[in-house]
Amino acid sequence: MTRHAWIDASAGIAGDMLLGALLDAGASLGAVQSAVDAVSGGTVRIRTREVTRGGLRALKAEVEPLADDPPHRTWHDIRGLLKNADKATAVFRRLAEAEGRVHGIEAGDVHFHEVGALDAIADVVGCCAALDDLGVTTVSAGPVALGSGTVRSRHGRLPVPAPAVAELAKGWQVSAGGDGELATPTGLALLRAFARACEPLPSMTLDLVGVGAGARDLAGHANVVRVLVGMAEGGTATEPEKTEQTAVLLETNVDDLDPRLWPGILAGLLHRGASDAWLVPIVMKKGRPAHTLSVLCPPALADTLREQIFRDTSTLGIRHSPYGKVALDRGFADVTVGDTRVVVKVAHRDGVILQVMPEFEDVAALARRQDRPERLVLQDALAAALDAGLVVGAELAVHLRPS
Ligand SMILES: O=C([S-])c1cc(C(=O)S)c[n+]([C@@H]2O[C@H](COP(=O)(O)O)[C@@H](O)[C@H]2O)c1
Ligand code: NI
Repeated sequence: MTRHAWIDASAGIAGDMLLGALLDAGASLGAVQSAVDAVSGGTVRIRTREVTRGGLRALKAEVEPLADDPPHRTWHDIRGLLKNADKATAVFRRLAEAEGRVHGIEAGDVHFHEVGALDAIADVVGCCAALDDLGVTTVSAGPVALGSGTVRSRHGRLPVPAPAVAELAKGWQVSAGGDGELATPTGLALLRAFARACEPLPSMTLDLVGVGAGARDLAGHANVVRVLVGMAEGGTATEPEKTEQTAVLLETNVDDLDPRLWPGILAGLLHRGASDAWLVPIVMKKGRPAHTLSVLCPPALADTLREQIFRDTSTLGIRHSPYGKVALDRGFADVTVGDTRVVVKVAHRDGVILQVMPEFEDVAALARRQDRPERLVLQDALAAALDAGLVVGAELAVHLRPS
């Protein structure tokens, strides 16, 4: 049984529309604001107001800047701001990759204009936090209306669907659905990063409905995104939150690749959102030493990662199988070692801490700076976590940033 959210983007989708719908469905504005503050340093305030769109009541989410903000950011800048916000990073990675393909540059060099502004970061981080707050573990969505005509942007006048939208929509069922820009790059990136499949409303016990407003009140249709949340596969919304997820395992046997390429291939797959990627040495037909490459990923990423494996290895075919996956809830806290901040990942279930692990990159960086062995810095970081109340078996009393 999973707590499922189904997104109705039949009138289009934008970041603020989805955020409005999730808040309207009952996500806590406080939880959303805290998550956004953690990334933006308190430079924006999220407000909501009720409006009507095509005669329907809807919630409009608005992001109010509280400080001057440089309008342009690269994907590298944004990744730095997002730090450990995994879901939000996955959304921006999609945006960067789509922009990179559209403009013929590396994703890391993509210079965001509108989408790099703090309000887009707030929309993305806010939507991730809202889904967490609603206890949603799986998401799917229906076909998306993209619009038609042209739209003004910093690139000048763009055809609709905008190039980045068209790129992000690959593999999804779409239609024009009306005049003007109905789906934005940020909206599409959110939908594609969250949703496991394009499907009609799945069978579920419906619990919450949220309606998020777009900026304009359009003639002909209500400019809204709807989110329907419930327990999928016949469950009821009063059951305790579960953490069962669906995952896809991609596998292939390779016997003819220069072995020096494997570390980069594994790193690239993880960078693009694989939950895990590993190699197992095998002996293949004709006694050939070879490797099985295994990649575990959310269903929504399977196509992209499969393409990457075809691109980066010499394989001729890739197996895939659906897997159930039960993951512990997790979040991040900061501890101080000496005068340095170290991020600690905390896994928990039913309010009890089950795992506490300092992020090894932080530990290794500190060890280099202090010229001390990593194992001793790791001990210090674990001791600092203990001091901060992050104790395995103890009740979770510390506020964690969402993963
Ligand atoms: O910011 C960039 S680079 C950008 C690229 C494109 C391309 O399709 S390429 C389009 N746009 C337009 O910006 C606005 C805002 O988009 P959000 O996702 O931030 O809501 C929208 O009209 C896009 O079509 C921006
Ligand atoms: Ni662009």
